Amino acid sequence: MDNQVESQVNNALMAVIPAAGNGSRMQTDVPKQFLTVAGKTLLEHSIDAVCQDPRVQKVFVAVSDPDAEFIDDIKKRQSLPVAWLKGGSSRAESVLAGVRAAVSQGATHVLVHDAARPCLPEPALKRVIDTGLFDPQGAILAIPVRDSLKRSLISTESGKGSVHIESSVEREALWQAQTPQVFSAEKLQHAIEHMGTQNPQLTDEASAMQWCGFQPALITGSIRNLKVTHREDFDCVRDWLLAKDNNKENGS
Ligand SMILES: Nc1ccn([C@@H]2O[C@H](COP(=O)(O)OP(=O)(O)OP(=O)(O)O)[C@@H](O)[C@H]2O)c(=O)n1
Ligand SMILES: C[C@](O)(CO)[C@H](O)COP(=O)(O)O
Repeated sequence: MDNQVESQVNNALMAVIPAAGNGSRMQTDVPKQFLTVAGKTLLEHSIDAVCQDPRVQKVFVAVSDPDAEFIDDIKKRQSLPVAWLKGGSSRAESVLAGVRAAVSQGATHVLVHDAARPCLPEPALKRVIDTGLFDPQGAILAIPVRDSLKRSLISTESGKGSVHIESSVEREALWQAQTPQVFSAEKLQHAIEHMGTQNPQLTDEASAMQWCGFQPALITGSIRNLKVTHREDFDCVRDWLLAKDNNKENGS
């Protein structure tokens, strides 16, 4: 057995899905992860998405109230191995709750994925797991920046504040981070605890690992792995999920 295959055989990979946010930028009545498309909430689509890879043994979902009635409805529909936990006041706090639970159940590695990214394609998931289980620095999905980048300034020339270009920004080495992000479970737990869950620079798991000196691998993600942040993101994701559901029904 070569090293890569051997290390993957001895690993226990578990997923953590932070789903305790309130979606303030979307301004919907229910938090965005509980909006329904094709008979399932975005959260359920995200759970299904991470379970597309059989190496994921269990999923820990952090929500603001695991005992809420509408979570009970989701639990009843769920046939996958999912454990429900209480999330925290920041994304990092919710992730840490999940990572601690995964470590306590024997996870060697964790895969963290936003509930708000329900269209994760299976090949991208496989790519990040392949590297994340093998590379001691971990791995994240990301996409190289493809548009020209501008730094802005607020101009008051016209009497009222308007946004103008201050300068262009070199995009050559810039990538936009996505999830899943895959790391050694204990290293990630330690990194988040060390950096602090209320640290504003801790925007993703890679940031915590970087804080501890690691340089996680960048694995090409997908535009389809869009994070629902604003209403128009939801419109795209809804169309993609509906198209996927139609294809399934037509057997294509
Ligand atoms: N205290 C928090 C905050 C966020 N999240 C989760 O982290 C993911 C990515 O965060 P983001 O898109 O910023 O979600 P929200 O915080 O809900 O959105 P907003 O910033 O617009 O309020 C989401 O799945 C969200 O539910 C979480 O589990 N716990
Ligand atoms: C982790 C993340 O999805 C990487 O792009 C993102 O940073 C989470 O969203 P937020 O808006 O920064 O909370």
